Amino acid sequence: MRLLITGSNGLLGQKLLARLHQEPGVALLATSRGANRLTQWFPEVDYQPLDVSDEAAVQELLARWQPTHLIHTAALTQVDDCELRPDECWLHNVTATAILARACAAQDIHLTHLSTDFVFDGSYGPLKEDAEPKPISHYGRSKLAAEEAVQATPGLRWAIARTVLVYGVLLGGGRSNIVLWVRDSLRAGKTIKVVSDQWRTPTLAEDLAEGCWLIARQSAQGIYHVSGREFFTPYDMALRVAAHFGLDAGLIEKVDASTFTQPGKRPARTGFIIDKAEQELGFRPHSFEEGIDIVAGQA
Ligand SMILES: NC(=O)C1=CN([C@@H]2O[C@H](COP(=O)(O)OP(=O)(O)OC[C@H]3O[C@@H](n4cnc5c(N)ncnc54)[C@H](OP(=O)(O)O)[C@@H]3O)[C@@H](O)[C@H]2O)C=CC1
Ligand SMILES: Cc1cn([C@H]2C[C@H](O)[C@@H](COP(=O)(O)OP(=O)(O)O[C@H]3O[C@@H](C)C(=O)[C@@H](O)[C@H]3O)O2)c(=O)[nH]c1=O
Repeated sequence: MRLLITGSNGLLGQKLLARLHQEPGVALLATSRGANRLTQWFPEVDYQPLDVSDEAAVQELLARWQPTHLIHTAALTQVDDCELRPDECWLHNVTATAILARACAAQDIHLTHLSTDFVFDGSYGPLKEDAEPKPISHYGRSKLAAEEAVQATPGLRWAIARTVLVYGVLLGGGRSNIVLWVRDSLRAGKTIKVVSDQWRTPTLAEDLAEGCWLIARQSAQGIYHVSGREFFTPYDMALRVAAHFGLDAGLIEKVDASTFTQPGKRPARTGFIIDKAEQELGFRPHSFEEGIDIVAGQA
């Protein structure tokens, strides 16, 4: 198996490298835009800079390296930035995915494409794979258009892994996650406002990487919901983090999402039913409690 990963500097990309860099029988090529930010942790992993919105570069690298499988994690994932810079968002999330899909079809490379709960409008959840998408943000619309581009590519063997509110430790710093944000704020005695009118099935980044690997290894095809199993509000999550570390939950202020004025609208109720991934792929995510422990052990 020759597996190429896009967006390897990102959270999921890193976890895929961690999971697969010593997997027997797998030749791995990590790619992301710009320099490799992970050399110090994975010095033996081959790396090529690749901006996936550059069609000529994508075609050249795929023809040269000849992957059998590709996991496409690269995307613009800052929901508010996507709202404020819609053209840039479309280029990196939609145009780039269409470029990859065409290139994979031309070489019969199995493509696993990453997508999101934000393709849904948040009117009900948890959701199955066949629920009707209806995005309410530009990020969500771009991710849905990318899904459609994948599905419409003739001759492509594809899987779409949709996921939800991913938490995990990002090597080399960068964006935090709900577990460390709550832990570190409470430790510092800071009050935090946490929403109690959004519902999610939070996903440990390591579990998502495992789910993607299960898809690629089996060359599975179709849409899979790959997330945690437990359905919580961020407020519930924050209380659990406080209890786990013995911190003062009195610092957690329960608020409605309407208190935040964010450019990108967030769906209220999402979360996934993951029966299909469990039954067809053998996916077994950790509980949120176990996930807190894993994250805390890394930072
Ligand atoms: N994180 C989450 O909560 C969720 C994520 N997802 C989806 O999962 C996938 C992975 O997300 P995650 O790892 O968290 O995201 P990150 O933002 O951590 O990583 C994405 C990576 O993609 C890179 N990238 C962006 N544009 C390009 C490009 N044109 N060419 C090459 N690389 C590019 C970014 O580079 P740089 O670092 O230089 O900006 C970044 O390193 C995404 O498709 C996302 O939409 C879905 C639901 C929830
Ligand atoms: C910053 C902040 C967040 N929250 C809550 C709201 C939200 O549900 C959760 C995470 O907030 P963020 O703004 O970090 O995340 P957000 O941009 O909403 O996260 C999304 O990212 C993209 C990439 C996805 O595809 C989605 O699955 C999704 O989880 O924490 C608070 O309650 N208080 C706060 O001060």
